[in-house]
Amino acid sequence: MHRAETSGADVVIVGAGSAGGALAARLSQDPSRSVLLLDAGVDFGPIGESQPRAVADAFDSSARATYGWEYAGTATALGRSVPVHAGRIVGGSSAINSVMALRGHRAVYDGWAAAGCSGWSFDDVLPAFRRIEHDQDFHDNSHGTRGPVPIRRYPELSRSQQAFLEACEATGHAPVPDHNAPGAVGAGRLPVNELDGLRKSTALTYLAPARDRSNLTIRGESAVDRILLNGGDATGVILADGRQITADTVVLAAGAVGTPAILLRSGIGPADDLSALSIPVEAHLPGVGANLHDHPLLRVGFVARAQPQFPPRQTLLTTHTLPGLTPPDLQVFPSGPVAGNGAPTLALLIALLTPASRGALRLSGPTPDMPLRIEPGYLAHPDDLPRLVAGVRLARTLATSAPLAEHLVAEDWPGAGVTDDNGLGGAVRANLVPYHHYVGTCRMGPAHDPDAVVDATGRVHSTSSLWIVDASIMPTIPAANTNLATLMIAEHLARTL
Ligand SMILES: Cc1cc2nc3c(=O)[nH]c(=O)nc-3n(C[C@H](O)[C@H](O)[C@H](O)COP(=O)(O)OP(=O)(O)OC[C@H]3O[C@@H](n4cnc5c(N)ncnc54)[C@H](O)[C@@H]3O)c2cc1C
Repeated sequence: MHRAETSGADVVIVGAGSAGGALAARLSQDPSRSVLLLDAGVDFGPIGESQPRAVADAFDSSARATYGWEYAGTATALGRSVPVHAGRIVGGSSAINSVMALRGHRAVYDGWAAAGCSGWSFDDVLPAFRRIEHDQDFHDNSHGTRGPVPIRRYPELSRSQQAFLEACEATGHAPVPDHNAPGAVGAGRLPVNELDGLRKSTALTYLAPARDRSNLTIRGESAVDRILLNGGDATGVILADGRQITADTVVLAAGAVGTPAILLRSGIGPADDLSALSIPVEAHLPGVGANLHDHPLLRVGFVARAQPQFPPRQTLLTTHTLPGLTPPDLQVFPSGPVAGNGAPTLALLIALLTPASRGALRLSGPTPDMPLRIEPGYLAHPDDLPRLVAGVRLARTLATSAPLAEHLVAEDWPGAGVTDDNGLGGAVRANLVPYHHYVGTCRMGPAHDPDAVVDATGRVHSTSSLWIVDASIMPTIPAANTNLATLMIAEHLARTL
């Protein structure tokens, strides 16, 4: 039996990823407040040189295996298992991700507010988006210039990326000077949080300058099993090795997979599921683990005339499968060169930005060593497949339009012979992959909403002293990659916590 360690911290934050790292840095700006930041993964310190090469290098994707959680999911509608990547390292998924830095369309956040999350409309959260960034290209009222995360667009595009933008324009898509301008839809340069080849994770941006503060302690290799609860009051956490750490306030920032798993092991979740695993029920919250979603991703591959030039991702198109839809529901971007592939290849990647499908996360047993049951839900809803098929057709239209067509020799996937809805649908099912933008498993909403897990301040319903600040609280997925939206959540809630 382990004795309780009194942390002396006012706040213990579980998870030093995108949200947890940003939140710890913001809360510890107040010298009267002490913060303990725990993470299951390794802490490689504050500077790029101290990180392993795969983590520091913004274009190396191997860190997702080396410094990841190695979860697997079962995508029932696809009839197969899929990898579920998430960072297990101080910096979290921001330390292994692909540095695409997009806010998403304003309609998503306005939708959150309309669904009862008061204070989360786009105009409400714009100041939090601005506090994140040091935008190197735009210095107007909708951008930040003093935040910790550098954001830029490549000034010089490679020939095939430039040709992609011109093909978009030639086929009627509006040019977009800035994808992070409120309401932007169309084709333009991709904003990235990469500088000098470094992946600008929260470890290198938010946490690096905060580490010397005497009121902030960062502890890696400290996996949390569950929350210490006294009635509905959170009084600390219990680590996987049995140690107990007490604190006045507990904030879960373990991500859309880690956070619901901790809640469920703590007895907070759907009562029937918990009882079936002999976990005593502390609070019946059916929404814990439900509403899991991600953007499904597809790669339409082309043999190119010449090897595309580095960096691999430079431009982006957002668009609608039906006129007038807001937010946009498709993202298309060229990507290449592809590592390890000898032949010149350019892929057009397609993501469905507003999936209707939902999955769920459940425990297989009460302890942290037991695997999670993750069903990401891809194509569970009938609306999603036809929109991805439309995405493949759009990629073909772009690839056969001048001047992009001059850079490509032939389509190598799914192959120009596959043209009807059935053939394309089958190809999509067989080749769809996760984008790893998991959200929604502890979704925000008012107390009268039976599936809401936290209120608009991030407080877990039916509890006190327990908060969630990470991608799990998003009610719906932003129509964009999710790192900036997750940082926004941390910036927004840091003001009220
Ligand atoms: C491979 C990959 C590529 C991506 N590419 C992009 C991109 O290009 N652009 C973009 O915008 N988004 C991208 N994303 C998504 C984005 O990075 C995430 O949405 C975002 O980082 C989520 O932040 P978070 O704070 O919710 O969780 P995370 O950043 O994952 O942080 C959770 C932290 O909690 C820790 N943790 C979990 N469980 C426990 C536990 N029991 N005890 C202690 N610690 C625990 C983890 O180790 C981790 O450090 C990508 C994600 C992945 C995985």
